[in-house]
Amino acid sequence: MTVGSGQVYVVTGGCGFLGSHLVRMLLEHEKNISEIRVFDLHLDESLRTLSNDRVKVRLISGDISRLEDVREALRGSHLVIHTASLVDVWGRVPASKITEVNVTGTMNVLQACKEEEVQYLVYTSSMEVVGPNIHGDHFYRGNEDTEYRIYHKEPYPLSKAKAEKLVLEANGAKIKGGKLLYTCSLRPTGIYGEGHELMKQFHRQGLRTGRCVFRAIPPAIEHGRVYVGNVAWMHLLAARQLQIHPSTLGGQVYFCYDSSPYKSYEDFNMEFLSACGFKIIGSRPLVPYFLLYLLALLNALMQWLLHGFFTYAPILNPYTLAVASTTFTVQTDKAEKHFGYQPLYAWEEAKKRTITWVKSLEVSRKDLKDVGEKGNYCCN
Ligand SMILES: NC(=O)c1ccc[n+]([C@@H]2O[C@H](COP(=O)([O-])OP(=O)(O)OC[C@H]3O[C@@H](n4cnc5c(N)ncnc54)[C@H](O)[C@@H]3O)[C@@H](O)[C@H]2O)c1
Ligand SMILES: C[C@@H](CO)CCC[C@@H](C)[C@H]1CC[C@H]2[C@@H]3[C@H](O)C=C4C[C@@H](O)CC[C@]4(C)[C@H]3CC[C@]12C
Repeated sequence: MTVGSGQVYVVTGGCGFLGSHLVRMLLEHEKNISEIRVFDLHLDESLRTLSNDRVKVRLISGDISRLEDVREALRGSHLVIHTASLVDVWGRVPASKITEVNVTGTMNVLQACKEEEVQYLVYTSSMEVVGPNIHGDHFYRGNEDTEYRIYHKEPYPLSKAKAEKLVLEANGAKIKGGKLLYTCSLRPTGIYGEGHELMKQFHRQGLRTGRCVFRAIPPAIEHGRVYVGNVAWMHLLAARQLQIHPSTLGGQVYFCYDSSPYKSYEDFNMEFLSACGFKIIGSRPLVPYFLLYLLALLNALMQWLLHGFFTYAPILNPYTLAVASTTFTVQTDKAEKHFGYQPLYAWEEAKKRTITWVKSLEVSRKDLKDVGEKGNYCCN
């Protein structure tokens, strides 16, 4: 295999949901690279096979919270896309662990950039660094300059906000050798697409309830969603343009957006689940909000009581209920203006790809059933 003399990109968290789409996106659309280093705690060996005669995909097993691991991975590279993170709003992982990975991990990436002379860093942030806040203030078609009461209490959004601040403050810092570091931050809303773990959970849950989804959130509450392929594409463009126009992109934040429709979280999921015969029951929430809130509180209480015995972490808790019940949608063209971003996948294509993937979950479950698992499966 002959590998050219292009750039070396490091993708931290490159085996995750977004990370693995990003690695494939870079392989297909970024002609200027000769090596992609996929740095992750848990390696997905199938990515290795993506190497071709132009680009080598190198899997590096490491822990972002260990500076030495990060330094080694960055040595001799040109640019880092830092997506590695613990994504947990359910209390599955202790808060200290979330901080260690998301904040200390990001500090390590910055430190390693400085010591290993890596000039460019694109950070994957989250809409959660802005909101929704726990006061239930709606963020309706907002942009990067919209005023909003930002209030962080939960470990995950708190950690993402701290990490983003560090990343932005580091823009323009001197690195070893005297050159400057340039950083920018991308803030996806709720990402969906092939491989989305939460969608798998909703699909499994729907099978248990006879393909019925019981409406819990008012349909008027809009939740911003963005297709994973477009988020990956935006990262690729930001990485490319950060090197060409560092003074434009450096120190900036960009919401990730595309043409996915504004809908409630549940109605949006139904865009895919209905292709597998799922039905949403109720045009309004079946359970009054206060009951849902009590249930969420009960779940939190159970989590606290069972702590030490096992991790009780259901999807519904007071925080996830607040996020799902508060409108958060973005409407902006900052990324288009600053680095020419336009979605690579139209909504119809993103929907088609996601449906194909959701249907493939049915096939794999049917295989399981054939070897003895209970269930009732059909798909149109
Ligand atoms: N999923 C969403 O809806 C969403 C929305 C907005 C922002 N984000 C952000 O996008 C990024 C990717 O999220 P995702 O949904 O692909 O999550 P994911 O969990 O699928 O991917 C994260 C990856 O980070 C890796 N990782 C975790 N701890 C690590 C450590 N100590 N060292 C090295 N690697 C480690 C994991 O193994 C995983 O492969 C995250 O930064 C997340 O905050 C996600
Ligand atoms: C009340 C339930 C009835 O069906 C629905 C609960 C749905 C919630 C579990 C999810 C609603 C919104 C999601 C979050 C959002 O899409 C954005 C996120 C940002 C990202 O950085 C991490 C994931 C998440 C917090 C995502 C998590 C799941 C929801 C709260």
